[in-house]
Amino acid sequence: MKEMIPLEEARALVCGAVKKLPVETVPLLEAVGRVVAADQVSDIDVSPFAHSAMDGFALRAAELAGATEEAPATLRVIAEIGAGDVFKGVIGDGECVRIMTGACLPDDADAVVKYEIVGVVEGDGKPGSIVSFAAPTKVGANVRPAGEEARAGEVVVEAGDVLTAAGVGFLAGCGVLEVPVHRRPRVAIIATGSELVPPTEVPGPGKIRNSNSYAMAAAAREAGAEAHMLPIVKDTFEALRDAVAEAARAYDFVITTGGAANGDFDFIKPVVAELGELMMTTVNMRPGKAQTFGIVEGTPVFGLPGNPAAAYVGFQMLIRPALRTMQGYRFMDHPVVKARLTANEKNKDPRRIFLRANLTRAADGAYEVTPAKNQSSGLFGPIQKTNCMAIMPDGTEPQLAGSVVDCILLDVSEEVAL
Ligand SMILES: Nc1nc2c(c(=O)[nH]1)N[C@H]1C(S)=C(S)[C@@H](COP(=O)(O)OP(=O)(O)OC[C@H]3O[C@@H](n4cnc5c(N)ncnc54)[C@H](O)[C@@H]3O)O[C@H]1N2
Ligand code: MOO
Repeated sequence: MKEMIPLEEARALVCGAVKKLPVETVPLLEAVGRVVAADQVSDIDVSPFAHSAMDGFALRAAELAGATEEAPATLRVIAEIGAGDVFKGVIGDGECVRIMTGACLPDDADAVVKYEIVGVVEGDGKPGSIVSFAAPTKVGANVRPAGEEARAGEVVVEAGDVLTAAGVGFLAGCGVLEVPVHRRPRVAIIATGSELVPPTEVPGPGKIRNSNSYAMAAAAREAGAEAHMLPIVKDTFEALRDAVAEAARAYDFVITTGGAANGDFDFIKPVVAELGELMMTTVNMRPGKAQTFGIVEGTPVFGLPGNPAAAYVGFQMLIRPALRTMQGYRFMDHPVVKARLTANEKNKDPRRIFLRANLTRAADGAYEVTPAKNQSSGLFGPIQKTNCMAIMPDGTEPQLAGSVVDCILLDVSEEVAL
């Protein structure tokens, strides 16, 4: 196993070690945001019948041929139909039907003229009235044809598509009320560290609150997974070994935080090596060099570093793509935009540096990016207060103000191309 590997290699290794999870069928609403696992077919034509797109008058367009302001065409209103009604009569020569938006177009009509441009010659525009039209109309005007959106038996959502809220509505109209999707990964989150107390407690001397478990559980949820925060594990080899072994048996993916470096109480690497196959220990990125990955009894185990920002960046760059792979998503990369740096940045470290930063629009319309003042890998706060990660290229060349760098938009879905 190589010591420090490039980020791309690490991503390929982790994503290559996981598989798409089996398919489960869920109620339509539960499928929003998830990957549809099989083609979905409409049971009916959508819309099932031709209908009016306007409140107005249904008629034959030929009746209005040659109509002008000076010599308008006049028609007798013989009936009124609202949405949900079906007109069963016949529209004879010189006749029309008052129709509401959504109402089924009468068989004899081929166009609808909206109220606003129709004159009332006699009566109130309701059945029995005479109405006038000062211009011709076209066949099909203001008519939504049957099957405009889908035909019965047609594939309406394809396997591999991510179901949006609009897609949920579309499928509801097509009679699809249950959807096959890849199961959400069940992710175990284990914080290691003898200094940790649950956030419900006020920490005593030398102790801190376990914030990583919460952040990783939230990030796992955002990635579509089902997150389970397991109890904090003390810094002993045996305690971590037993916790990881148990979690690997019960979950689809195990995440630990802390104990990933080479300190006297850092045990995730030897634990994974003893229980299974250790495949990775360090990645060429900052924050987050110490990234452990391996397989224990067929389950991927990822040991994130303890420093909060290092754990967060490791999760976003390496674990999130793996959790998405397990759910069948096609796109794995958050959108990246180019932006001008507003300040000089020294690259003191040859690793690829991810700066917590704020992306804004400059007066000239281009993006500008301003790194947060505090880039400590021990903090969550600057991530909460920023909206992107500005990527300083590998190497120690300083990046001067005005130079253009890539910015990764972690809060924008991988499905969006910018
Ligand atoms: N001699 C060296 N020491 C360290 C190096 C190095 O290269 N040489 N790298 C540093 C960097 S960078 C990182 S990142 C950490 C990674 O080490 P660990 O994964 O073993 O991290 P820990 O020592 O367990 O913890 C680091 C830091 O984070 C706090 N922490 C841990 N768990 C949590 C949690 N659940 N919630 C909130 N905060 C947590 C912990 O108290 C420490 O302050 O190693 C450096 N050392
Ligand atoms: O590996 Mo550390 O992340 O640079 O904080």
